[in-house]
Amino acid sequence: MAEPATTTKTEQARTTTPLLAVEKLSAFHGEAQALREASLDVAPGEVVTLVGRNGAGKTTLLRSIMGLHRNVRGSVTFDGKTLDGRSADKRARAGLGWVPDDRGIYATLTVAENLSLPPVVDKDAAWSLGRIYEHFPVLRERRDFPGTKLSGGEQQMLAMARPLRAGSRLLLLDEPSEGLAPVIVDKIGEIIRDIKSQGVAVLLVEQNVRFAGTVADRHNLLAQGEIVESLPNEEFRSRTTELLQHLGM
Ligand SMILES: Nc1ncnc2c1ncn2[C@@H]1O[C@H](COP(=O)(O)OP(=O)(O)OP(=O)(O)O)[C@@H](O)[C@H]1O
Repeated sequence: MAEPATTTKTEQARTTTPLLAVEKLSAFHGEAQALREASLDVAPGEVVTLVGRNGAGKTTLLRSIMGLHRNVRGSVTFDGKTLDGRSADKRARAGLGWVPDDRGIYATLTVAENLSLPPVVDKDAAWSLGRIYEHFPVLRERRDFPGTKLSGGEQQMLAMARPLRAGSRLLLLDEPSEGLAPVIVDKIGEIIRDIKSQGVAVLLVEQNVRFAGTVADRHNLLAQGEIVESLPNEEFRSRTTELLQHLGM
């Protein structure tokens, strides 16, 4: 009998039931169609990207998954349950964690208050403050600082830590590297890899392709509202120049 083929980690992740499954999602801004039948999935503990140039539809796709953009067709399933027609609040309660590109930090509240404000959505999955501080030591140091006194990188870390504190099992990250110095981007990369090691999944919108290749398991390339290619990280890294030319980036 033939030996069973060995499977890579990515293949193993793909054969597990997806945590998030998006099927044929189309989205509209008024009459204009910003997203065309986009399908993708994310397995538990997997980091998956949406890569594409400005206006490709990345943020619209992320917002549609979170239920913040409602003019959509198609389906979104999380942990085997449909999210279609559900509000963003209900989707957060199901386990989706929203990390917007403006980071959404409450400026006058301290780091500790920002962390404690969102309601816990899942008692078993919620990280304690102690666990947050263990994985984000800079937030422990800054715990009594107001949001206004944080650097861009610290704000980004706080924005990522907040849904973990609430118990999200998948983070939707919109361009976490934007506007940050390269050394801080590397730090954000370390945190994403650390979050993954804790079993939390990530769907990441990125224009920084070098960064995307250091953190993700798989990539979805978006052009004019369509996912034109979906590929594992190894292939993405070996074909980066060609793919970027193809996307006009
Ligand atoms: N509120 C809006 N009203 C009308 N059109 C919009 C709106 N938001 C986005 N669009 C259009 O939808 C398309 C997709 O935009 P989207 O912001 O999703 O792209 P993106 O890939 O995230 O780009 P960027 O990185 O520049 O945000 C673009 O053509 C954009 O002009």
